[in-house]
Amino acid sequence: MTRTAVLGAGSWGTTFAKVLADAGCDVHLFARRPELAKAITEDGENRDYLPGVRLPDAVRATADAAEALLGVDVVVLAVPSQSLRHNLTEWRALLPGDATLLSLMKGIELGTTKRMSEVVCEVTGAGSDRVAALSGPNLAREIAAEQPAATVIACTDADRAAALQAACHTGYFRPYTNPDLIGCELGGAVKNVIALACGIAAGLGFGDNTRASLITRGLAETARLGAALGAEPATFAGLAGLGDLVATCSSPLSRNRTFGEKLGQGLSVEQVQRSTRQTAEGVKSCRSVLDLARAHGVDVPITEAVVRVCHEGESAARMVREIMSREAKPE
Ligand SMILES: NC(=O)c1ccc[n+]([C@@H]2O[C@H](COP(=O)([O-])OP(=O)(O)OC[C@H]3O[C@@H](n4cnc5c(N)ncnc54)[C@H](O)[C@@H]3O)[C@@H](O)[C@H]2O)c1
Ligand SMILES: O=P(O)(O)OC[C@H](O)CO
Repeated sequence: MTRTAVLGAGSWGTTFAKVLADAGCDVHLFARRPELAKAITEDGENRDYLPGVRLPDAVRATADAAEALLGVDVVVLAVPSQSLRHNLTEWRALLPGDATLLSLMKGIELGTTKRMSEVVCEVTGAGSDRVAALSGPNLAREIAAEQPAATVIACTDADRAAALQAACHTGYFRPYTNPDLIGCELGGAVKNVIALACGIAAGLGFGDNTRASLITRGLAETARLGAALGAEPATFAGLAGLGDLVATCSSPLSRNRTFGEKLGQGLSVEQVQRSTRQTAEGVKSCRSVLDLARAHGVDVPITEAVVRVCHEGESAARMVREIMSREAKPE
């Protein structure tokens, strides 16, 4: 039996703990707050992040990271991207020597422009073949309700990828493997930014043509950046590219899309942030994606527009006018 620790008991960490348990793994779920860990253990439910979802008995919650990590084969990281470095620094001494480190996060670190697997390697000293990322159209609420979905496990080590695939394969969750870690992580991070743009458009009252245009041109800018970073082009046509982009840009369950919708309706970033405790990664990652693109001389006009709205005080209406009045060019 695969022994796993999931570090981070938010919506996705808790949902993925359920997936692992349903696939037959032993699961320790680490929550920062002892009262939340206690409540999850006693109630078999995470009322703060996943109310109404019954967790399997094989999921045992703890607020003690050393207890969670003792003797595990797989360490799953499920905290907000911008806090990963800080969290990992606290945990690194507790990580078992050869455990596979699996990132569930979809973001790019501010300041360093590093992907999450790069941050994991840097902080833990693990070789890149020991680090994997899981990414795809995986809205936590739908997976927790056992609605069928597929995903991608990206790892340069094919044996580790296959072991992870077996560890989380259930009747409702179907993982594929892909050696392209760069493309999968980039797809997951940039789609949050494009989902913000789609939300803004929806909040302004625009319909499906606008959304489809943003999705398609958003995919084009993701693929351009991916090419500059050495990603495999086919990845962006797959689950971690187009698949996740379509799900996130279309679903009212997406925190990023919902965040953008409120901006489009006229709320400020601060007002929207006050109204939710959950992570909308694109709000911060839009800046690091833009920095990454600029460092590689890649044009990312939708990301630039989202940065202007989220961080430079531009109105949503003006953002649309600016995108539409860009110089005309071939597709
Ligand atoms: N929710 C989804 O549907 C979903 C699906 C796929 C991927 N993801 C990705 O998974 C990652 C985690 O997302 P989530 O949905 O579980 O987020 P969440 O906001 O629901 O939970 C975040 C968790 O991290 C913990 N945490 C640790 N350090 C923290 C800090 N310094 N600040 C804030 N919280 C801290 C929180 O206590 C909480 O348990 C994100 O990168 C997200 O993009 C989410
Ligand atoms: O709720 P979001 O916007 O963070 O999106 C969740 C997942 O990443 C969808 O695959």
